[in-house]
Amino acid sequence: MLTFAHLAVACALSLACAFAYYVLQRARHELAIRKIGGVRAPMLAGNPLTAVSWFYSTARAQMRNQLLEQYTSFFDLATPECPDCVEIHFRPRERYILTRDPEHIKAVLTTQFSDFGKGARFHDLWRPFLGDSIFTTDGQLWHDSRSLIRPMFVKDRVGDLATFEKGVSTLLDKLPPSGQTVNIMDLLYRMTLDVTTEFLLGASVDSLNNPQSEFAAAFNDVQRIQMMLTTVGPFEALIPRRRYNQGIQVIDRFMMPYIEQALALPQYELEKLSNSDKHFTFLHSIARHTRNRQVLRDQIIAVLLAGRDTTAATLSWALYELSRYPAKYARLRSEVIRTVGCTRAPAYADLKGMAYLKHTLNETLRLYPAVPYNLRSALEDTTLPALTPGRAPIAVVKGDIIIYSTLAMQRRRDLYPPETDAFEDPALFSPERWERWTPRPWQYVPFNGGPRICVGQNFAMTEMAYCLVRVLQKYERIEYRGDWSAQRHEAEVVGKPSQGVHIALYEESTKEVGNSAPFVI
Ligand code: HEM
Repeated sequence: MLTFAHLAVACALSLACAFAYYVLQRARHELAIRKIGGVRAPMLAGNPLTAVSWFYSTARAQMRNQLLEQYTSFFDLATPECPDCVEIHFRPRERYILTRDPEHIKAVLTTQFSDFGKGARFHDLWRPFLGDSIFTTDGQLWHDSRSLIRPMFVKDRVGDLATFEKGVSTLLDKLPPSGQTVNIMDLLYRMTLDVTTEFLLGASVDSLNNPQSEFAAAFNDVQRIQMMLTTVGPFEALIPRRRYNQGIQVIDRFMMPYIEQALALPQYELEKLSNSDKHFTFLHSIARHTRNRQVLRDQIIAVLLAGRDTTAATLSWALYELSRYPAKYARLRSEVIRTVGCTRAPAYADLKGMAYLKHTLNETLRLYPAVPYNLRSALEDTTLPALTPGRAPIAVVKGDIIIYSTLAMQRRRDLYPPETDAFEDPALFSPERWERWTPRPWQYVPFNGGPRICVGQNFAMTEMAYCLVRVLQKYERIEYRGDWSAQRHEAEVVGKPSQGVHIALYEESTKEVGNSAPFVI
């Protein structure tokens, strides 16, 4: 008969076995570190018990939109020898290395590119949403995706601005009369969804005209839950997935008819279309090279994810900052009017020729890089560079996760020159600083760098410039109508203003309404 004593012994034995397993695995990891010949980064937590409290406080900080403060506070516990990199050792073979150092980011993204990748865990976690696409794969699979996608991002394709004009003119139609408050972030998210689906599929979701779009709601849901699954790390199994799975089904139902249409075209039709600017889409471009429905679906969703929120969030931050500084808005507007007047649609060369416009976007991406936190998995035993001369490098064992934050790095005061009249406090929005300053290599990487640099960089800069020009042509002034002190940086996959961007835009010769005091985040 099974007695309490038997159960107690069984429990004790299981615990002892688990403990022995933990010790053994941990010893293997320590041995690997020693074999590599490097050192550990300063440790925030060295076992599951202490690590749990870090995961908990980080999840809480994320829910309160205080992730940057939390991430920055990690380095208060670093050491002078290794000031911008720390680590958390959770399960015996599960180690997270957190960094905000440009040399580390450079190593991970370029000089030691083949040592790091998205890794099997990221791939498995994101697979239901993004399949085996450019975003989730490494090695040959990634390389093939990149080759498939790149031709649609050459200058001649991006220089065709008709898709941007269609999206932006619908956005302008949706803006309320001069002087009335609008949450422009909401409209920008819908506009970039419409522009990106038009570019990818040749058919816009038309969410600006149809705010209740089932596809848009599903895409938002899936993205939100995906980010949650990623941030909770080892606890992802605890997150319910019903809405996530339903959302993916809605997305697939929307996409499949377009994919079938493209696949119904014979090869010679696709080749003929490829010579036309107007009707040739991203979907056609990849259908020329593969008839595999799953590949087409995965790549399209990946580019939609990459291209939609990033540009919408950056434009939202740009207008948020411009609403804080009326003189900068006026300066940008005078450049726009000087170049294209009040009504002419800008050409590609006009957009590239406006220096203050470029500085405005660069400055926005400096303070708010759209992908604020990112990660890579070590695919081999390797190292990260030492952060002080004469020190050993940081040993990285195959499977360790490197979390790097371009947001935290680009907010590091010590990476900037001292404040002068020409170079304002780096915490402030100042497009002017770009007139006489160029960031050092790897200290400004909103689009990442190396072989996996954002393939849509030129598309994004062109779309954002086009949108700003059209808005500034029409509106003489901008006024912030939100609560400055409530605004936070909300980090999902993409970092966006937590409160939206409530503003009023004024056409020429309308009267001003009162404003509240600016607040710097
Ligand atoms: C402000 C706008 C944008 C920013 C700041 C941005 C930033 C980034 C970053 C940081 C990555 C690297 C992600 C990683 O490797 O983990 C990336 C990759 C990528 N981006 Fe962008 N992006 C923007 C807009 C776009 C647009 C508009 C598109 C396409 C329409 C696009 C397509 C891609 C693709 C396909 C990748 C994957 C590249 C690869 O892994 O080889 N992005 N982007």
